[in-house]
Amino acid sequence: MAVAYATVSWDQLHRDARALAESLMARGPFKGIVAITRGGLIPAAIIARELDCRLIESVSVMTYDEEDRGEPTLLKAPSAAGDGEGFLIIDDLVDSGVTAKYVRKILPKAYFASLYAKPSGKPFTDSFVLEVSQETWILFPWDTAPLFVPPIARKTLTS
Ligand SMILES: O=P(O)(O)OC[C@H]1O[C@H](OP(=O)(O)OP(=O)(O)O)[C@H](O)[C@@H]1O
Ligand SMILES: Nc1nc2[nH]cnc2c(=O)[nH]1
Ligand SMILES: [Mg+2]
Repeated sequence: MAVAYATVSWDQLHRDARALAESLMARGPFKGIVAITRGGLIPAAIIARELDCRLIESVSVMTYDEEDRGEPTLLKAPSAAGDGEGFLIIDDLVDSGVTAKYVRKILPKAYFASLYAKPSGKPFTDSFVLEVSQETWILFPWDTAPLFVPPIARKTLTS
């Protein structure tokens, strides 16, 4: 159960994706990138730009329903990536590692990288930029919006 939130801004996400791309230079060149939808799409676009990679495939796996985790379901296979040889898989984060483990089975020869990793998911990613605790829920920029916050003085008067 998540007990803290870590908010990631667009700027931070862009910086982290660039840092990941930088570290991946030594692992390439890659034939193509497989983005794990949906969270991996924007990181994959940034990394593809940095690595000058134009072949982008996607894989869609559903592991969460409304509240609970179900069995992973493959909604779209990454057909263009074969067994993954020469390909880079990108996701925004590995949490329990269920998604990464499932995708790695489909693309056993690919290199897996994520922006963020929680301890349980760490063994399933080859590279990541930042580790956060298992109890932290990451709020990505596409999940959030700027919100009006009342001045402290006004809050104190009315509460
Ligand atoms: O390591 P895990 O416990 O599997 O969690 C990590 C996955 O969960 C999130 O995706 P989600 O399934 O919520 O779908 P989304 O990318 O479409 O938002 C995230 O984008 C990762 O893909
Ligand atoms: N946005 C978001 N989605 C997740 N899916 C699994 N873990 C997380 C998380 O920490 N943040
Ligand atoms: Mg995802």
